[in-house]
Amino acid sequence: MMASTRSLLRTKSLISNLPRFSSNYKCLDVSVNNDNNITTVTLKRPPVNSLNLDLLSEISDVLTDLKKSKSPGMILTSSSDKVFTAGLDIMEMHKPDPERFKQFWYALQDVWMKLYGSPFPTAAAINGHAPAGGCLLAMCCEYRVMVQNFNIGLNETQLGIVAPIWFIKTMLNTISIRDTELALTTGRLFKTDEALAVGLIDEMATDKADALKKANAFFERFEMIPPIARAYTKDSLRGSDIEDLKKNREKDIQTTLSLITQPKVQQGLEFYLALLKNKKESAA
Ligand SMILES: CCCCC/C=C\C/C=C/C/C=C/C(=O)SCCNC(=O)CCNC(=O)[C@H](O)C(C)(C)COP(=O)(O)OP(=O)(O)OC[C@H]1O[C@@H](n2cnc3c(N)ncnc32)[C@H](O)[C@@H]1OP(=O)(O)O
Repeated sequence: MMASTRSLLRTKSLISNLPRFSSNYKCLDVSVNNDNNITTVTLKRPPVNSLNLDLLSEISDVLTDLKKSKSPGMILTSSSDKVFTAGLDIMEMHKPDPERFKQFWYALQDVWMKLYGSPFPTAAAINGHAPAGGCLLAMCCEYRVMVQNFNIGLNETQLGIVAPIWFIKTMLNTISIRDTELALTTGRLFKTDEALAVGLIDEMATDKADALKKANAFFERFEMIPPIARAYTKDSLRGSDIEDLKKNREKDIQTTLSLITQPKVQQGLEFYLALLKNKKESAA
């Protein structure tokens, strides 16, 4: 097939499948790049994009829209200039209302299953700190570009909590077993250059624009790859992790709720929240 015909066919199929996004998102900006039809989803929940039920529900909805519209790819980034996302909203875990906590955890599971298992390619332009749940979202993407001088990692043990098994499997899909064990048991946050050295990210960037440019370039690798072959291959690698959670979804919610409501765990969260607040007071 002539290159020009191929590009015309590609453009036609993209136009007919252009995603239609709800303009009602409160915590997200969603935009499609006219040059390559890649969608950029920008987390926008100040001050630190902490993942509460509302934000998770919106991310889940946008992922559904992207899948339905057969999007050629998605970049996840942040509107903040120093935080990608601060991870799960600690207020959803501190003295939780059980019914609300179940909805919250269900939404998190949904986002993980949809993002980790998306048929379309995904990249994270990590333009700020990405602790815990922030690191999880970044690791769910297939490619990570991170701006220098920020931190990323699963630091749950520092808060006296435990990263669920599906968080751990996501890290095991990204870095070695040895590095995962050391990182998780110590709750290590990696600086950007350390993350690159261990393979937790794929490229460093000087700033957000550079990160977006490099993330966009990632999708060029798939221009000549049939999407179905790509999607099946990804599913062969990640699908069994997702099936495991699907089978154990209710149990995972119940176990997490019973652990998170233990007095010792609640005390740990209170202590951590106080540290966050004190940090601000001692800086003032
Ligand atoms: C023993 C068995 C237990 C089993 C439990 C089982 C399962 C539970 C599993 C859960 C997995 C958990 C995953 C998570 O994601 S937990 C969240 C982890 N996140 C963090 O540790 C990050 C904390 N935040 C920071 O380090 C910093 O805020 C920052 C991201 C580096 C940004 O720093 P910056 O200086 O820019 O901002 P501030 O620190 O001043 O923060 C501004 C403001 O936001 C509040 N805040 C920060 N992070 C969170 C958060 N994650 N949730 C809610 N609120 C947050 C902070 O307190 C400030 O509030 P203020 O009112 O003072 O303005």
